[in-house]
Amino acid sequence: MPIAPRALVSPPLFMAADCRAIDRHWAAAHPTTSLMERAGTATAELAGTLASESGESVLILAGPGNNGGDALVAARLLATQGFRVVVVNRADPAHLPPDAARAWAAWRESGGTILADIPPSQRYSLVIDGLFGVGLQRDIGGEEARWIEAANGLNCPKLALDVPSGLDSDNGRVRGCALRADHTLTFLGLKPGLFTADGPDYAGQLHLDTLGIDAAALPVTPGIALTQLESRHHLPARRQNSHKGLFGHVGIVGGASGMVGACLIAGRAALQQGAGSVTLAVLDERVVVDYLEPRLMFAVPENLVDAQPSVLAIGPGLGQQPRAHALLETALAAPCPLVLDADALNLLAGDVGLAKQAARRTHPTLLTPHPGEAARLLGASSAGIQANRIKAAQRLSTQYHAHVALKGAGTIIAHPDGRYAISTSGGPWLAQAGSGDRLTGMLAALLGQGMDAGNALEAAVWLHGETASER
Ligand SMILES: NC(=O)C1=CN([C@@H]2O[C@H](COP(=O)(O)OP(=O)(O)OC[C@H]3O[C@@H](n4cnc5c(N)ncnc54)[C@H](OP(=O)(O)O)[C@@H]3O)[C@@H](O)[C@H]2O)[C@@H](O)CC1
Ligand SMILES: Nc1ncnc2c1ncn2[C@@H]1O[C@H](COP(=O)(O)OP(=O)(O)O)[C@@H](O)[C@H]1O
Ligand SMILES: [K+]
Repeated sequence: MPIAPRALVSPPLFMAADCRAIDRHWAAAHPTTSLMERAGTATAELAGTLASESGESVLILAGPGNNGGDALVAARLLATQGFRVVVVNRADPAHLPPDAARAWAAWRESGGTILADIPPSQRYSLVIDGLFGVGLQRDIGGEEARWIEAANGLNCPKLALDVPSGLDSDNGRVRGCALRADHTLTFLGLKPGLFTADGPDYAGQLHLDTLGIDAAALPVTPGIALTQLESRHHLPARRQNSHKGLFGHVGIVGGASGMVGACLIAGRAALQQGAGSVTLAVLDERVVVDYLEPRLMFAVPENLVDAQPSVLAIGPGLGQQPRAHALLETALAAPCPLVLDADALNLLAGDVGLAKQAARRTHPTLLTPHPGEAARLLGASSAGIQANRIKAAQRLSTQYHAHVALKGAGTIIAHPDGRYAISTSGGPWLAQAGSGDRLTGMLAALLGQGMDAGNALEAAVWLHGETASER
Protein backbone atom coordinates (compact mmCIF):
# COMPACT_ATOMS: atom_id res chain seq x y z
CA MET A 1 0.00 0.00 0.00
CA PRO A 2 1.59 3.35 -0.99
CA ILE A 3 2.48 5.77 1.81
CA ALA A 4 2.68 9.56 1.45
CA PRO A 5 6.34 10.33 2.33
CA ARG A 6 5.41 13.52 4.18
CA ALA A 7 3.66 11.37 6.76
CA LEU A 8 6.95 9.68 7.67
CA VAL A 9 9.36 11.12 10.21
CA SER A 10 12.84 11.56 8.72
CA PRO A 11 12.65 8.66 6.25
CA PRO A 12 16.04 7.35 5.06
CA LEU A 13 17.30 8.15 1.57
CA PHE A 14 18.78 5.50 -0.71
CA MET A 15 21.32 6.14 -3.43
CA ALA A 16 21.21 3.96 -6.58
CA ALA A 17 24.14 1.93 -5.23
CA ASP A 18 22.16 1.23 -2.03
CA CYS A 19 19.21 0.05 -4.15
CA ARG A 20 21.43 -2.31 -6.10
CA ALA A 21 22.86 -3.74 -2.87
CA ILE A 22 19.36 -4.26 -1.44
CA ASP A 23 18.32 -5.99 -4.64
CA ARG A 24 21.34 -8.32 -4.52
CA HIS A 25 20.79 -9.25 -0.88
CA TRP A 26 17.11 -9.83 -1.43
CA ALA A 27 17.69 -12.03 -4.48
CA ALA A 28 20.26 -14.10 -2.56
CA ALA A 29 18.01 -14.56 0.46
CA HIS A 30 14.68 -15.02 -1.39
CA PRO A 31 15.46 -16.68 -4.72
CA THR A 32 11.80 -17.41 -5.47
CA THR A 33 10.13 -14.12 -4.47
CA SER A 34 10.36 -11.34 -7.03
CA LEU A 35 10.34 -7.77 -5.83
CA MET A 36 9.42 -6.81 -9.39
CA GLU A 37 6.12 -8.64 -9.07
CA ARG A 38 5.41 -6.61 -5.93
CA ALA A 39 6.44 -3.35 -7.62
CA GLY A 40 4.17 -4.13 -10.58
CA THR A 41 1.31 -4.97 -8.25
CA ALA A 42 1.69 -1.67 -6.37
CA THR A 43 1.85 0.15 -9.71
CA ALA A 44 -1.35 -1.44 -11.02
CA GLU A 45 -3.12 -0.62 -7.77
CA LEU A 46 -2.17 3.06 -7.87
CA ALA A 47 -2.65 3.34 -11.64
CA GLY A 48 -6.21 2.07 -11.26
CA THR A 49 -6.98 5.07 -9.03
CA LEU A 50 -5.21 7.61 -11.27
CA ALA A 51 -6.43 6.66 -14.75
CA SER A 52 -9.10 9.05 -15.96
CA GLU A 53 -12.53 7.56 -16.45
CA SER A 54 -12.48 8.25 -20.18
CA GLY A 55 -12.13 4.54 -20.94
CA GLU A 56 -9.13 5.29 -23.13
CA SER A 57 -6.03 3.09 -23.01
CA VAL A 58 -3.25 3.30 -20.49
CA LEU A 59 0.03 4.03 -22.29
CA ILE A 60 2.93 2.11 -20.75
CA LEU A 61 6.46 3.11 -21.70
CA ALA A 62 8.87 0.33 -20.77
CA GLY A 63 12.65 0.44 -20.88
CA PRO A 64 15.46 -2.11 -21.25
CA GLY A 65 16.04 -2.78 -17.55
CA ASN A 66 14.15 -3.70 -14.41
CA ASN A 67 12.21 -0.41 -14.43
CA GLY A 68 10.73 -1.67 -17.69
CA GLY A 69 10.09 -5.02 -15.99
CA ASP A 70 8.01 -3.32 -13.28
CA ALA A 71 5.99 -1.66 -16.04
CA LEU A 72 5.40 -4.97 -17.84
CA VAL A 73 4.11 -6.62 -14.66
CA ALA A 74 1.76 -3.65 -14.19
CA ALA A 75 0.61 -3.97 -17.82
CA ARG A 76 -0.35 -7.61 -17.25
CA LEU A 77 -2.23 -6.87 -14.03
CA LEU A 78 -4.05 -3.83 -15.43
CA ALA A 79 -5.13 -5.84 -18.47
CA THR A 80 -6.44 -8.54 -16.14
CA GLN A 81 -8.49 -5.87 -14.36
CA GLY A 82 -10.08 -4.87 -17.67
CA PHE A 83 -7.96 -1.83 -18.57
CA ARG A 84 -6.95 -1.44 -22.19
CA VAL A 85 -3.19 -1.03 -22.28
CA VAL A 86 -0.71 -0.01 -24.96
CA VAL A 87 2.82 -1.18 -24.18
CA VAL A 88 5.76 0.45 -25.95
CA ASN A 89 9.20 -1.08 -25.57
CA ARG A 90 12.02 -1.36 -28.04
CA ALA A 91 14.36 -3.46 -25.90
CA ASP A 92 15.82 -6.67 -27.25
CA PRO A 93 14.13 -9.39 -25.13
CA ALA A 94 17.30 -11.48 -25.33
CA HIS A 95 19.18 -8.80 -23.40
CA LEU A 96 16.74 -8.08 -20.57
CA PRO A 97 17.81 -8.73 -16.98
CA PRO A 98 16.28 -12.02 -15.68
CA ASP A 99 13.27 -10.61 -13.76
CA ALA A 100 12.40 -8.25 -16.61
CA ALA A 101 12.69 -11.12 -19.10
CA ARG A 102 10.21 -13.10 -17.02
CA ALA A 103 7.85 -10.11 -16.91
CA TRP A 104 8.15 -9.77 -20.70
CA ALA A 105 7.39 -13.47 -21.22
CA ALA A 106 4.40 -13.38 -18.82
CA TRP A 107 2.98 -10.35 -20.63
CA ARG A 108 3.35 -12.04 -24.03
CA GLU A 109 1.88 -15.32 -22.69
CA SER A 110 -1.14 -13.42 -21.40
CA GLY A 111 -1.78 -12.29 -24.98
CA GLY A 112 -0.21 -8.84 -24.63
CA THR A 113 1.48 -7.11 -27.54
CA ILE A 114 4.51 -4.84 -27.53
CA LEU A 115 4.82 -1.89 -29.90
CA ALA A 116 8.13 -0.41 -31.01
CA ASP A 117 6.79 3.14 -31.01
CA ILE A 118 3.99 5.24 -29.53
CA PRO A 119 0.97 5.04 -31.83
CA PRO A 120 0.32 8.49 -33.36
CA SER A 121 -2.51 10.78 -32.28
CA GLN A 122 -4.16 8.51 -29.77
CA ARG A 123 -5.63 9.67 -26.45
CA TYR A 124 -4.80 7.97 -23.18
CA SER A 125 -6.30 7.80 -19.72
CA LEU A 126 -2.86 7.55 -18.07
CA VAL A 127 0.83 7.29 -18.97
CA ILE A 128 2.97 4.90 -16.94
CA ASP A 129 6.65 5.73 -17.23
CA GLY A 130 8.83 2.63 -16.77
CA LEU A 131 11.68 3.65 -19.06
CA PHE A 132 14.53 4.20 -16.60
CA GLY A 133 14.77 4.08 -12.85
CA VAL A 134 17.82 4.04 -10.63
CA GLY A 135 19.82 2.43 -13.45
CA LEU A 136 19.99 5.60 -15.56
CA GLN A 137 23.61 5.78 -16.67
CA ARG A 138 23.88 8.65 -19.11
CA ASP A 139 21.94 11.43 -20.82
CA ILE A 140 18.83 10.25 -22.62
CA GLY A 141 18.71 10.73 -26.38
CA GLY A 142 17.26 9.06 -29.46
CA GLU A 143 13.88 7.32 -29.39
CA GLU A 144 13.49 7.41 -25.61
CA ALA A 145 13.99 11.18 -25.58
CA ARG A 146 11.34 11.49 -28.28
CA TRP A 147 8.93 9.31 -26.27
CA ILE A 148 9.50 11.37 -23.16
CA GLU A 149 8.81 14.61 -25.02
CA ALA A 150 5.68 13.05 -26.54
CA ALA A 151 4.47 11.83 -23.15
CA ASN A 152 5.11 15.24 -21.61
CA GLY A 153 2.82 16.71 -24.27
CA LEU A 154 -0.08 14.35 -23.59
CA ASN A 155 -3.05 15.73 -21.75
CA CYS A 156 -3.54 12.98 -19.17
CA PRO A 157 -2.08 12.07 -15.77
CA LYS A 158 1.44 10.65 -15.75
CA LEU A 159 2.73 8.13 -13.24
CA ALA A 160 6.50 7.58 -13.04
CA LEU A 161 7.85 4.34 -11.60
CA ASP A 162 10.59 4.65 -9.00
CA VAL A 163 11.83 7.99 -10.42
CA PRO A 164 10.77 10.04 -13.44
CA SER A 165 12.81 8.74 -16.37
CA GLY A 166 15.71 11.07 -17.07
CA LEU A 167 15.98 12.31 -13.49
CA ASP A 168 19.17 11.18 -11.78
CA SER A 169 17.90 9.51 -8.63
CA ASP A 170 21.05 10.37 -6.66
CA ASN A 171 21.09 14.12 -7.21
CA GLY A 172 17.92 15.37 -8.90
CA ARG A 173 19.67 16.39 -12.09
CA VAL A 174 17.89 16.06 -15.45
CA ARG A 175 20.00 14.00 -17.79
CA GLY A 176 19.10 15.21 -21.29
CA CYS A 177 15.36 15.27 -20.75
CA ALA A 178 12.97 13.87 -18.16
CA LEU A 179 9.37 12.87 -17.80
CA ARG A 180 7.25 15.45 -15.99
CA ALA A 181 5.21 13.20 -13.75
CA ASP A 182 2.07 14.10 -11.84
CA HIS A 183 2.78 11.19 -9.51
CA THR A 184 5.87 9.13 -8.75
CA LEU A 185 5.56 5.75 -7.10
CA THR A 186 8.95 4.97 -5.66
CA PHE A 187 9.88 1.52 -4.41
CA LEU A 188 11.56 0.21 -1.24
CA GLY A 189 12.69 3.61 0.00
CA LEU A 190 13.01 7.25 -0.98
CA LYS A 191 15.72 8.48 -3.34
CA PRO A 192 17.56 11.78 -2.68
CA GLY A 193 17.08 13.03 -6.23
CA LEU A 194 13.33 13.20 -5.68
CA PHE A 195 13.81 16.00 -3.13
CA THR A 196 16.43 18.37 -4.45
CA ALA A 197 17.40 20.34 -7.59
CA ASP A 198 14.94 19.42 -10.39
CA GLY A 199 13.49 16.41 -8.55
CA PRO A 200 10.40 18.04 -7.00
CA ASP A 201 9.43 19.70 -10.31
CA TYR A 202 9.54 16.39 -12.18
CA ALA A 203 8.29 13.93 -9.56
CA GLY A 204 4.93 15.52 -8.77
CA GLN A 205 3.16 13.87 -5.84
CA LEU A 206 5.30 11.22 -4.22
CA HIS A 207 4.10 7.78 -3.12
CA LEU A 208 6.31 5.20 -1.45
CA ASP A 209 5.74 1.45 -1.55
CA THR A 210 8.18 -0.52 0.59
CA LEU A 211 7.39 -3.75 -1.31
CA GLY A 212 6.66 -5.47 1.96
CA ILE A 213 10.23 -5.13 3.23
CA ASP A 214 10.57 -4.17 6.86
CA ALA A 215 12.49 -0.89 7.26
CA ALA A 216 14.70 -2.60 9.85
CA ALA A 217 15.93 -4.99 7.17
CA LEU A 218 17.22 -2.15 4.97
CA PRO A 219 20.80 -0.89 5.29
CA VAL A 220 21.47 2.20 7.37
CA THR A 221 22.24 5.12 5.05
CA PRO A 222 23.66 8.55 5.96
CA GLY A 223 20.83 10.57 4.41
CA ILE A 224 17.33 11.48 5.55
CA ALA A 225 14.47 13.51 4.13
CA LEU A 226 13.58 16.13 6.71
CA THR A 227 9.79 15.95 6.42
CA GLN A 228 9.00 17.37 9.85
CA LEU A 229 10.87 18.28 13.00
CA GLU A 230 11.92 15.54 15.41
CA SER A 231 12.23 15.83 19.17
CA ARG A 232 15.96 16.58 18.82
CA HIS A 233 15.02 19.75 16.90
CA HIS A 234 12.96 21.18 19.71
CA LEU A 235 14.23 23.37 22.53
CA PRO A 236 13.31 22.28 26.04
CA ALA A 237 10.26 23.96 27.57
CA ARG A 238 11.22 27.21 29.26
CA ARG A 239 11.13 27.16 33.00
CA GLN A 240 8.98 29.81 34.65
CA ASN A 241 12.01 30.79 36.67
CA SER A 242 14.16 31.84 33.74
CA HIS A 243 15.68 35.05 32.40
CA LYS A 244 16.95 36.45 29.10
CA GLY A 245 20.53 35.48 29.90
CA LEU A 246 19.56 31.83 29.48
CA PHE A 247 18.43 32.27 25.89
CA GLY A 248 21.56 33.51 24.32
CA HIS A 249 23.19 36.77 23.36
CA VAL A 250 23.33 36.74 19.57
CA GLY A 251 25.87 38.96 17.81
CA ILE A 252 25.44 39.65 14.11
CA VAL A 253 28.15 41.35 12.06
CA GLY A 254 27.36 42.87 8.68
CA GLY A 255 25.40 45.75 7.18
CA ALA A 256 27.94 47.74 5.21
CA SER A 257 26.72 50.90 3.53
CA GLY A 258 23.83 50.06 1.18
CA MET A 259 23.28 46.62 2.71
CA VAL A 260 22.18 47.46 6.24
CA GLY A 261 18.82 45.76 5.62
CA ALA A 262 20.46 42.33 5.52
CA CYS A 263 21.71 42.75 9.07
CA LEU A 264 18.37 44.11 10.28
CA ILE A 265 16.49 41.18 8.75
CA ALA A 266 18.83 38.71 10.45
CA GLY A 267 18.53 40.51 13.78
CA ARG A 268 14.75 40.69 13.68
CA ALA A 269 14.52 37.01 12.75
CA ALA A 270 16.80 36.09 15.68
CA LEU A 271 14.51 37.93 18.10
CA GLN A 272 11.41 36.31 16.59
CA GLN A 273 13.06 32.93 17.04
CA GLY A 274 13.46 33.56 20.73
CA ALA A 275 17.00 34.85 21.22
CA GLY A 276 17.44 36.38 24.68
CA SER A 277 19.10 39.47 23.22
CA VAL A 278 20.53 40.49 19.87
CA THR A 279 23.29 42.97 19.14
CA LEU A 280 23.95 44.11 15.61
CA ALA A 281 27.46 45.17 14.67
CA VAL A 282 26.58 47.27 11.66
CA LEU A 283 29.47 48.49 9.55
CA ASP A 284 27.49 51.50 8.40
CA GLU A 285 27.75 53.39 11.67
CA ARG A 286 25.03 55.87 10.73
CA VAL A 287 22.54 53.19 11.75
CA VAL A 288 22.17 52.99 15.51
CA VAL A 289 18.55 52.01 16.00
CA ASP A 290 15.85 49.96 14.31
CA TYR A 291 12.63 51.86 15.02
CA LEU A 292 10.49 48.92 13.87
CA GLU A 293 12.36 46.52 16.15
CA PRO A 294 13.75 48.66 18.99
CA ARG A 295 14.73 45.57 20.99
CA LEU A 296 17.78 45.30 18.72
CA MET A 297 20.99 46.69 20.21
CA PHE A 298 23.84 48.18 18.21
CA ALA A 299 27.57 47.94 18.81
CA VAL A 300 30.73 49.11 17.13
CA PRO A 301 31.70 46.03 15.08
CA GLU A 302 35.27 45.93 16.40
CA ASN A 303 33.94 45.77 19.98
CA LEU A 304 31.36 43.04 19.49
CA VAL A 305 33.58 40.02 20.12
CA ASP A 306 34.81 41.64 23.36
CA ALA A 307 31.15 41.69 24.51
CA GLN A 308 31.34 37.87 24.51
CA PRO A 309 28.20 36.94 22.59
CA SER A 310 27.10 33.35 23.07
CA VAL A 311 26.81 32.94 19.31
CA LEU A 312 28.14 35.00 16.45
CA ALA A 313 26.86 35.28 12.88
CA ILE A 314 28.85 37.17 10.31
CA GLY A 315 28.11 37.92 6.70
CA PRO A 316 24.70 39.52 5.98
CA GLY A 317 25.51 42.65 3.99
CA LEU A 318 29.11 42.50 5.25
CA GLY A 319 30.78 43.52 1.99
CA GLN A 320 34.33 42.56 1.19
CA GLN A 321 36.30 45.66 2.13
CA PRO A 322 39.49 45.33 4.26
CA ARG A 323 37.50 46.19 7.38
CA ALA A 324 35.12 43.29 6.69
CA HIS A 325 38.12 41.01 6.18
CA ALA A 326 39.61 42.05 9.53
CA LEU A 327 36.29 41.54 11.32
CA LEU A 328 35.97 38.07 9.85
CA GLU A 329 39.48 37.20 11.04
CA THR A 330 38.50 38.27 14.55
CA ALA A 331 35.18 36.42 14.40
CA LEU A 332 36.90 33.18 13.36
CA ALA A 333 38.75 33.25 16.69
CA ALA A 334 35.56 33.71 18.74
CA PRO A 335 35.10 30.96 21.35
CA CYS A 336 31.45 30.33 20.49
CA PRO A 337 29.35 28.84 17.67
CA LEU A 338 29.91 30.84 14.49
CA VAL A 339 27.57 31.16 11.52
CA LEU A 340 29.29 32.19 8.28
CA ASP A 341 27.00 33.51 5.56
CA ALA A 342 27.02 35.63 2.42
CA ASP A 343 30.11 37.88 2.13
CA ALA A 344 31.86 36.06 4.97
CA LEU A 345 31.81 33.04 2.68
CA ASN A 346 33.02 35.10 -0.28
CA LEU A 347 35.91 36.42 1.82
CA LEU A 348 36.82 32.86 2.86
CA ALA A 349 36.78 31.80 -0.78
CA GLY A 350 39.31 34.50 -1.63
CA ASP A 351 41.80 33.94 1.18
CA VAL A 352 43.44 30.58 1.83
CA GLY A 353 44.72 31.76 5.22
CA LEU A 354 41.24 32.64 6.43
CA ALA A 355 39.88 29.35 5.07
CA LYS A 356 42.53 27.43 7.04
CA GLN A 357 41.72 29.42 10.16
CA ALA A 358 38.03 28.54 9.72
CA ALA A 359 38.83 24.85 9.31
CA ARG A 360 40.91 24.85 12.53
CA ARG A 361 38.17 26.23 14.77
CA THR A 362 37.34 24.16 17.82
CA HIS A 363 33.89 25.65 18.46
CA PRO A 364 31.06 24.77 16.03
CA THR A 365 31.18 26.41 12.62
CA LEU A 366 28.11 26.60 10.39
CA LEU A 367 28.13 27.63 6.73
CA THR A 368 24.99 28.65 4.83
CA PRO A 369 26.04 29.11 1.18
CA HIS A 370 23.73 29.41 -1.79
CA PRO A 371 25.03 27.56 -4.87
CA GLY A 372 26.95 30.62 -6.09
CA GLU A 373 28.80 30.99 -2.78
CA ALA A 374 29.41 27.24 -2.63
CA ALA A 375 30.88 27.42 -6.13
CA ARG A 376 33.33 30.13 -5.06
CA LEU A 377 34.33 28.15 -1.97
CA LEU A 378 34.95 24.99 -3.98
CA GLY A 379 36.45 26.64 -7.05
CA ALA A 380 33.63 25.28 -9.20
CA SER A 381 30.73 26.70 -11.21
CA SER A 382 27.18 27.06 -9.85
CA ALA A 383 26.05 24.53 -12.48
CA GLY A 384 28.69 22.13 -11.21
CA ILE A 385 27.42 22.54 -7.64
CA GLN A 386 23.81 22.05 -8.73
CA ALA A 387 24.72 18.89 -10.63
CA ASN A 388 25.49 17.17 -7.36
CA ARG A 389 24.29 19.21 -4.43
CA ILE A 390 24.78 16.50 -1.83
CA LYS A 391 28.39 15.90 -2.78
CA ALA A 392 29.09 19.65 -2.84
CA ALA A 393 27.63 20.17 0.64
CA GLN A 394 29.57 17.17 1.95
CA ARG A 395 32.83 18.43 0.45
CA LEU A 396 32.40 21.80 2.16
CA SER A 397 31.51 20.12 5.41
CA THR A 398 34.64 17.98 5.29
CA GLN A 399 36.88 20.83 4.20
CA TYR A 400 35.72 23.21 6.94
CA HIS A 401 34.79 20.66 9.65
CA ALA A 402 31.50 22.50 9.60
CA HIS A 403 27.78 21.94 9.42
CA VAL A 404 26.74 23.19 5.99
CA ALA A 405 23.37 24.19 4.54
CA LEU A 406 23.56 24.34 0.75
CA LYS A 407 20.51 26.46 0.06
CA GLY A 408 18.06 26.35 -2.84
CA ALA A 409 15.30 23.94 -3.90
CA GLY A 410 15.73 21.03 -1.49
CA THR A 411 18.30 22.56 0.87
CA ILE A 412 20.98 20.03 1.76
CA ILE A 413 22.27 20.01 5.32
CA ALA A 414 25.59 18.16 5.53
CA HIS A 415 27.32 17.29 8.80
CA PRO A 416 31.03 16.64 9.41
CA ASP A 417 30.29 13.02 10.41
CA GLY A 418 28.98 12.29 6.90
CA ARG A 419 25.26 12.44 7.67
CA TYR A 420 23.07 14.65 5.53
CA ALA A 421 19.43 15.75 5.40
CA ILE A 422 17.32 17.24 2.63
CA SER A 423 14.67 19.63 3.84
CA THR A 424 11.22 19.26 2.28
CA SER A 425 9.87 22.54 3.65
CA GLY A 426 9.76 25.84 1.81
CA GLY A 427 9.48 26.53 -1.88
CA PRO A 428 10.23 29.01 -4.64
CA TRP A 429 8.46 31.84 -2.82
CA LEU A 430 11.61 31.98 -0.66
CA ALA A 431 13.66 33.05 -3.68
CA GLN A 432 13.99 36.70 -2.78
CA ALA A 433 16.82 38.92 -1.58
CA GLY A 434 16.87 38.91 2.21
CA SER A 435 15.47 35.43 2.58
CA GLY A 436 18.85 33.93 3.44
CA ASP A 437 19.50 36.66 6.02
CA ARG A 438 16.37 35.52 7.83
CA LEU A 439 17.68 31.97 7.94
CA THR A 440 20.96 33.21 9.43
CA GLY A 441 19.11 35.03 12.20
CA MET A 442 16.87 32.08 12.99
CA LEU A 443 19.86 29.76 13.11
CA ALA A 444 21.82 32.05 15.43
CA ALA A 445 18.82 32.23 17.76
CA LEU A 446 18.51 28.44 18.05
CA LEU A 447 22.26 28.14 18.70
CA GLY A 448 22.06 30.88 21.31
CA GLN A 449 19.32 28.98 23.10
CA GLY A 450 21.64 26.02 23.40
CA MET A 451 20.60 23.70 20.60
CA ASP A 452 23.31 21.40 19.30
CA ALA A 453 24.84 22.85 16.11
CA GLY A 454 23.79 20.10 13.68
CA ASN A 455 20.24 19.95 15.01
CA ALA A 456 19.99 23.75 15.02
CA LEU A 457 20.94 23.95 11.36
CA GLU A 458 18.36 21.33 10.38
CA ALA A 459 15.68 22.94 12.54
CA ALA A 460 16.40 26.45 11.26
CA VAL A 461 16.28 25.38 7.60
CA TRP A 462 13.06 23.49 8.14
CA LEU A 463 11.38 26.28 10.12
CA HIS A 464 12.61 28.92 7.66
CA GLY A 465 10.78 27.11 4.88
CA GLU A 466 7.74 26.13 6.88
CA THR A 467 7.04 29.53 8.39
CA ALA A 468 7.58 31.59 5.22
CA SER A 469 4.21 32.25 3.69
CA GLU A 470 3.52 31.22 0.13
CA ARG A 471 2.60 34.18 -2.03
N1 LIG B 1 15.57 -3.62 -5.13
C1 LIG B 1 15.50 -2.92 -6.23
O1 LIG B 1 16.41 -2.17 -6.51
C2 LIG B 1 14.30 -3.03 -7.08
C3 LIG B 1 14.30 -2.41 -8.33
N2 LIG B 1 13.22 -2.39 -9.08
C4 LIG B 1 13.19 -1.64 -10.30
O2 LIG B 1 14.37 -1.78 -11.02
C5 LIG B 1 14.86 -0.50 -11.39
C6 LIG B 1 16.32 -0.56 -11.61
O3 LIG B 1 16.53 -1.46 -12.65
P1 LIG B 1 17.89 -1.53 -13.45
O4 LIG B 1 19.01 -1.57 -12.48
O5 LIG B 1 17.77 -2.65 -14.38
O6 LIG B 1 17.94 -0.13 -14.14
P2 LIG B 1 16.89 0.64 -15.08
O7 LIG B 1 16.55 1.88 -14.37
O8 LIG B 1 15.79 -0.18 -15.56
O9 LIG B 1 17.83 1.07 -16.32
C7 LIG B 1 18.87 0.21 -16.74
C8 LIG B 1 18.77 -0.03 -18.21
O10 LIG B 1 18.69 1.20 -18.91
C9 LIG B 1 19.80 1.35 -19.78
N3 LIG B 1 20.16 2.75 -19.75
C10 LIG B 1 20.57 3.47 -18.69
N4 LIG B 1 20.65 4.78 -18.99
C11 LIG B 1 20.27 4.87 -20.29
C12 LIG B 1 20.14 5.97 -21.19
N5 LIG B 1 20.40 7.22 -20.81
N6 LIG B 1 19.73 5.72 -22.44
C13 LIG B 1 19.44 4.47 -22.85
N7 LIG B 1 19.55 3.39 -22.03
C14 LIG B 1 19.96 3.60 -20.78
C15 LIG B 1 20.83 0.41 -19.29
O11 LIG B 1 21.61 0.05 -20.38
P3 LIG B 1 23.21 -0.02 -20.26
O12 LIG B 1 23.68 1.18 -19.51
O13 LIG B 1 23.47 -1.28 -19.52
O14 LIG B 1 23.65 -0.04 -21.66
C16 LIG B 1 19.97 -0.73 -18.76
O15 LIG B 1 19.55 -1.55 -19.84
C17 LIG B 1 14.40 0.39 -10.28
O16 LIG B 1 14.41 1.75 -10.62
C18 LIG B 1 13.02 -0.16 -10.02
O17 LIG B 1 12.08 0.37 -10.94
C19 LIG B 1 11.98 -3.06 -8.73
O18 LIG B 1 11.81 -4.13 -9.62
C20 LIG B 1 11.87 -3.47 -7.31
C21 LIG B 1 13.13 -3.79 -6.60
N1 LIG C 1 13.39 27.60 -5.48
C1 LIG C 1 13.56 27.57 -4.14
N2 LIG C 1 12.97 26.62 -3.42
C2 LIG C 1 13.13 26.60 -2.07
N3 LIG C 1 13.88 27.49 -1.37
C3 LIG C 1 14.49 28.44 -2.06
C4 LIG C 1 14.37 28.55 -3.48
N4 LIG C 1 15.11 29.60 -3.87
C5 LIG C 1 15.65 30.14 -2.77
N5 LIG C 1 15.27 29.47 -1.67
C6 LIG C 1 15.68 29.75 -0.28
O1 LIG C 1 15.69 31.15 -0.09
C7 LIG C 1 16.83 31.54 0.65
C8 LIG C 1 17.67 32.48 -0.21
O2 LIG C 1 18.86 32.77 0.41
P1 LIG C 1 20.03 33.60 -0.30
O3 LIG C 1 20.20 33.13 -1.70
O4 LIG C 1 21.19 33.59 0.61
O5 LIG C 1 19.39 35.04 -0.38
P2 LIG C 1 19.84 36.41 0.32
O6 LIG C 1 21.30 36.35 0.55
O7 LIG C 1 19.47 37.47 -0.66
O8 LIG C 1 19.08 36.53 1.58
C9 LIG C 1 17.54 30.26 1.03
O9 LIG C 1 17.11 29.81 2.29
C10 LIG C 1 17.10 29.28 -0.05
O10 LIG C 1 17.14 27.94 0.36
K1 LIG D 1 10.77 5.67 -14.50
